[in-house]
Amino acid sequence: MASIADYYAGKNVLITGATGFMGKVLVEKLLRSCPEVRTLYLLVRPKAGQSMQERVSDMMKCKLFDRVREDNPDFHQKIVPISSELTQPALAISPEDVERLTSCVNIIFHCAATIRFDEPLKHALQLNVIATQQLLSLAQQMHHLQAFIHISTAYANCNRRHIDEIIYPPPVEPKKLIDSLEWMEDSIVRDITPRLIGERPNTYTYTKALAECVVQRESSKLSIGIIRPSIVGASWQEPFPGWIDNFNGPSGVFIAAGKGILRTMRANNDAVADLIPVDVVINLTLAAGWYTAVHRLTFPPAALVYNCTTGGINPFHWGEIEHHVMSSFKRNPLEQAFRRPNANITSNYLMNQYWILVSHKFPALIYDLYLRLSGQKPQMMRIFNRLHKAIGLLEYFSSQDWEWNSENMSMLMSHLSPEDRKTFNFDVRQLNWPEYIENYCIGTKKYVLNEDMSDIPAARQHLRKLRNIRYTFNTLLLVFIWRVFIARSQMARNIWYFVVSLCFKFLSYFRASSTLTN
Ligand SMILES: CCCCCCCCCCCCCCCCCC(=O)SCCNC(=O)CCNC(=O)[C@H](O)C(C)(C)COP(=O)(O)OP(=O)(O)OC[C@H]1O[C@@H](n2cnc3c(N)ncnc32)[C@H](O)[C@@H]1OP(=O)(O)O
Ligand SMILES: NC(=O)C1=CN([C@@H]2O[C@H](COP(=O)(O)OP(=O)(O)OC[C@H]3O[C@@H](n4cnc5c(N)ncnc54)[C@H](OP(=O)(O)O)[C@@H]3O)[C@@H](O)[C@H]2O)C=CC1
Repeated sequence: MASIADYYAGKNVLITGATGFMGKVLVEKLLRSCPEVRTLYLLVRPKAGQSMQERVSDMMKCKLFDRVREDNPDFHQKIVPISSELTQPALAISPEDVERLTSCVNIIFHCAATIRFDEPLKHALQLNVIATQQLLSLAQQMHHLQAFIHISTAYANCNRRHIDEIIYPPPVEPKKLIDSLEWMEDSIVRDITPRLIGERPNTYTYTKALAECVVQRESSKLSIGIIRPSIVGASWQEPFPGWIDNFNGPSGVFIAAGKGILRTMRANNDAVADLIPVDVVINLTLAAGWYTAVHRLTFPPAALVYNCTTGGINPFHWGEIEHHVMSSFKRNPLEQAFRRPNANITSNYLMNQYWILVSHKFPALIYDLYLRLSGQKPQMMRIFNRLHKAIGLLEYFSSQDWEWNSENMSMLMSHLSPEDRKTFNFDVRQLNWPEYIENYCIGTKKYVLNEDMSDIPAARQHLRKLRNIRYTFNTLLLVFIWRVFIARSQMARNIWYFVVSLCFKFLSYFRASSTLTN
């Protein structure tokens, strides 16, 4: 059997979502580890005043592509952006581009999706389900297509505790839902959304489950692989450790904790934190593309599902994540922290509410008061409100456990040559979590916040200043409370004098014993 790189040699690959977090890593890895790949067609839309061409040029300038640029400065010649808005009929691809794609594409990687947890159902359905359906129709017109790889999520079936590598019956017939939402006003859709999504926490997981069903329906006509990653985090090894470029999932939580803003969050210390590094997901995706294509004639007509998770193989827990994130940010602090990093997770609702009041709202109120008094615009309460909204949406995932069967991941690994196992490594047994989390935190600092590592001494100095402010504040508060208390109660006064005299006795004892030993 050809090696993975040999298989991709001379192939034309179509990628959706290439400008996103995972799409970029996929493009980079294909160019670097499969240098003979012929052309990467990227479906991209113009956005924020930039044409699709400008967006792709910007993307290729990013640091992620440094290694590819070193190996092949002309790598951009292999990239062909195709204008496409996935929410439009026929994906808004021009007839000439359709012609071009149908005549030459060999493999499709479908990464595009809306991953927002608060997306209105109609829009999530449009992008995650209808666009997938349209892409599948396009795929069927392709004369040389060998594999269609769909990126789903391990949480598509999060209403179940144990999740096998199968496609479960959809919560509703996708076509029926599409037809009924078409004529409904947005306000009605908003009202019925909680009833529709049922036990799922958001429209994202719901529409991703529907998308899997839509994909499966085409599996008799196309060779399909479905990748279900869990919580995708920074890169583990490639192209360098710690690559991350967004606030999604745990990254925003880590940053908020590192900045000393987030002090408490609802999460289960003992629940498995099913994080998976982005490079692992991409290596598995490329290997699955190769396997699906090579075995396309021998497969039964069913899509092969790969649960791409770590929990069953190399488990790590939210409590451990908290510990390592905190110690990492103490060693490598973020600039201009609001307070010293000290976040705690708790599964107790009341405890969490108490700490939100004491450690979030109270300091925010004081800081906003200070800003107001100094003639500036108050902002801290607004930041906290946004933070509370974001963590409120994540808590569902950090408060419970799921069990994923990942046999297909092991099966795929067993089919790789020793060389491919190194080049496209997705063996998460080798993952050293403390080291990974350290690099992840440094990655958020360097690549998300664009902070310079040379500023770490100044950031440490800032933390020492914050510590001193806290000590001073606590001491003043203690003295103030005791003074007020002592003035009113004889018993408190007696305790106060007792404690003070005890301290004096200890001091004189230590002074005397140190004089004797000298
Ligand atoms: C010590 C810690 C211990 C930790 C332990 C606990 C950790 C728990 C973590 C659990 C994670 C679970 C994730 C589960 C993932 C499921 C997997 C997937 O399939 S799917 C993948 C997972 N999918 C997701 O994770 C999606 C979740 N995200 C959302 O749904 C939305 O972003 C939102 C509703 C949270 C906020 O909506 P909205 O208010 O409309 O705000 P916008 O979005 O419009 O952003 C506006 C601006 O703010 C920026 N920014 C954003 N967040 C943060 C932040 N935290 N901070 C700072 N900044 C942040 C953002 O960059 C933007 O900047 P700019 O571009 O304007 O310059
Ligand atoms: N990140 C995670 O933790 C996980 C992600 N996944 C899945 O992985 C895939 C990729 O996720 P990720 O990279 O994190 O997501 P991102 O949000 O970073 O990227 C989404 C991509 O989809 C594109 N896209 C969105 N809307 C449209 C549209 N209307 N027309 C054309 N393109 C569009 C975006 O393009 P543009 O730049 O123009 O917005 C972007 O390239 C998704 O399918 C997601 O469900 C699964 C599990 C976990």
